[in-house]
Amino acid sequence: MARIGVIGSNGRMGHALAQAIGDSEHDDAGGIDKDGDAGQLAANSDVLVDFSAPSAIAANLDAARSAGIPMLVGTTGLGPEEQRKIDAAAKDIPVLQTGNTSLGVTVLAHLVREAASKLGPEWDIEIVEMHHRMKVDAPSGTALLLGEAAAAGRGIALDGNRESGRDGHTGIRESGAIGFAALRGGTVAGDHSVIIAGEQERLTLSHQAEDRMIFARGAIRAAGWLIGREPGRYSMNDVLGLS
Ligand SMILES: NC(=O)C1=CN([C@@H]2O[C@H](COP(=O)(O)OP(=O)(O)OC[C@H]3O[C@@H](n4cnc5c(N)ncnc54)[C@H](OP(=O)(O)O)[C@@H]3O)[C@@H](O)[C@H]2O)C=CC1
Ligand SMILES: O=C(O)C1=N[C@H](C(=O)O)C[C@H](O)C1
Repeated sequence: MARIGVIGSNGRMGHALAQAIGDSEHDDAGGIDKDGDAGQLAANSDVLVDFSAPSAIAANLDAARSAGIPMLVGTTGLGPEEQRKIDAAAKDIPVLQTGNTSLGVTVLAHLVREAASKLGPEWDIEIVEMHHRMKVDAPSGTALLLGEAAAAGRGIALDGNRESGRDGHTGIRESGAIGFAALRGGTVAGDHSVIIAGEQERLTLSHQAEDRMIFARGAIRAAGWLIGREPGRYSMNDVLGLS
């Protein structure tokens, strides 16, 4: 039984997390939003779960570090600076950062990696995602996670092999690129498809989130798992025992 502190507690995910904690063996240590005191929350928690905004990450990691407790970063839209901050914090505390805490997407990423490794670079990989109209970042954290999985399967880095937001006279498709397209509308919790298109055939691997409770349940499971781990950077694969 652990006390779980939530950052971004009044948001869509914050409400789902409160419900998931209530349904779990764990205790709700309370939560904060934009003007909240992360240090105070950390002092009363055994683990922090952050689903807020990229600008909040540095201060929240500092709070977790000072309290000596683990932190799960579910916030997406992170840039290289936030990733460096996570790497630095992970030297002192366990940190799990992921664009998607659901079981289904974690398994999907494995399938994508496997498919990309079996099908050569002459197969074009395109990642299409759709989310609700309130989402502020694109491509989604999940799309990027799936892109990383595809790139790993191909033995290349995603950086430098990524194509997003085509518009106008784009020229032909860059060979070997991994493409991204982001759709926004309505209340869609999160749809992702990875399309691998070859000569006269096409493979599509997809996941549909029917409710954001799937992310909340995965996050609470991962938060409990993080307690007592060695300092380091972890992923949902570690939680689920996938390699
Ligand atoms: N990894 C995963 O599986 C998932 C990740 N996400 C990601 O989680 C994040 C939140 O999503 P969602 O709940 O839909 O967004 P919302 O906009 O509904 O909620 C964000 C919450 O964070 C708060 N917040 C903003 N800035 C700060 C800050 N500096 N410090 C503390 N709290 C802050 C907001 O408070 P205020 O109102 O005061 O601004 C708000 O309550 C997004 O990045 C989203 O992409 C979402 C679903 C699943
Ligand atoms: O903002 C959301 O809602 C979601 N964000 C995550 C992402 O960026 O992939 C996860 C999920 O798809 C919902």
